[in-house]
Amino acid sequence: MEELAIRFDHVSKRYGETPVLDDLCLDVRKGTFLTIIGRSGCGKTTALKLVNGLLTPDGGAVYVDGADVAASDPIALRRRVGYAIQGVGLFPHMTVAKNIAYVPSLSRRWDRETGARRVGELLETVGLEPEMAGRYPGELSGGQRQRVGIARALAGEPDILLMDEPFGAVDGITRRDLQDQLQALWRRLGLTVVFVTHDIREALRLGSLVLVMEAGRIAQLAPPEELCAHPAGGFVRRLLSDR
Ligand SMILES: Nc1ncnc2c1ncn2[C@@H]1O[C@H](COP(=O)(O)OP(=O)(O)OP(=O)(O)O)[C@@H](O)[C@H]1O
Repeated sequence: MEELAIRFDHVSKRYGETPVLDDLCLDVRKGTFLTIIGRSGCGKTTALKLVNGLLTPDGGAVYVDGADVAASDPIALRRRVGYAIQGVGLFPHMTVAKNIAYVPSLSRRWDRETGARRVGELLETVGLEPEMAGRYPGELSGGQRQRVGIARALAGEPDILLMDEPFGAVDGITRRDLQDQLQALWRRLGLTVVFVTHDIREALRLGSLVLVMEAGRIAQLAPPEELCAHPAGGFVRRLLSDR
């Protein structure tokens, strides 16, 4: 069985003349919770978008479950790879239920009855009341919207969950709560999670593996304990001093 969920094989990416990722090589084994941290603009979001095919590399290739993303069917890929982002990007004119059912409905995987049941289950999974299903995103708090974003990302029953600062806009207690629930989900569902954050404490707390990026390259890739015990250079040491 393929043990790798994601492989970046000498990946380069530029926007116009500006290189963002430079010869990035990275293997993510199945079941890893990878947190990615680095300065604003260092290429974290770009790396995530290469995994679900929103972007294509200029050099090298990205593989998901051994298949080249560039050659994969985008809808099938989006089902296998859930994506949750800061600010969530929920569709404002759709109810919570419709938002959650969006990806499965693209491939007509849920009939009406299955849809209602799965939406209910997913709301429960992320700690929301079933009544929320009929609300619109504008009628929810920031933390509730983030939970809906996670439910939506889980709806396609993905093996891989990409999360781009999903807990950026909530208070500390809610954030802690969301972190605990996400970690429980990760363990229960055996997901591979790739989680971008600006918060070193969050990166260390959640990650089974932490990737520190600096200007489109890997500054260090290590489990949190090892990162703390043996920071690979001045940049990682400075990051850790923010704890
Ligand atoms: N569509 C685009 N066109 C041109 N430049 C872009 C585009 N998207 C991103 N960039 C630039 O590429 C660089 C990397 O962007 P990216 O979003 O990957 O960074 P990031 O590490 O996720 O940043 P942040 O932490 O601020 O979200 C930045 O300098 C950004 O301005």
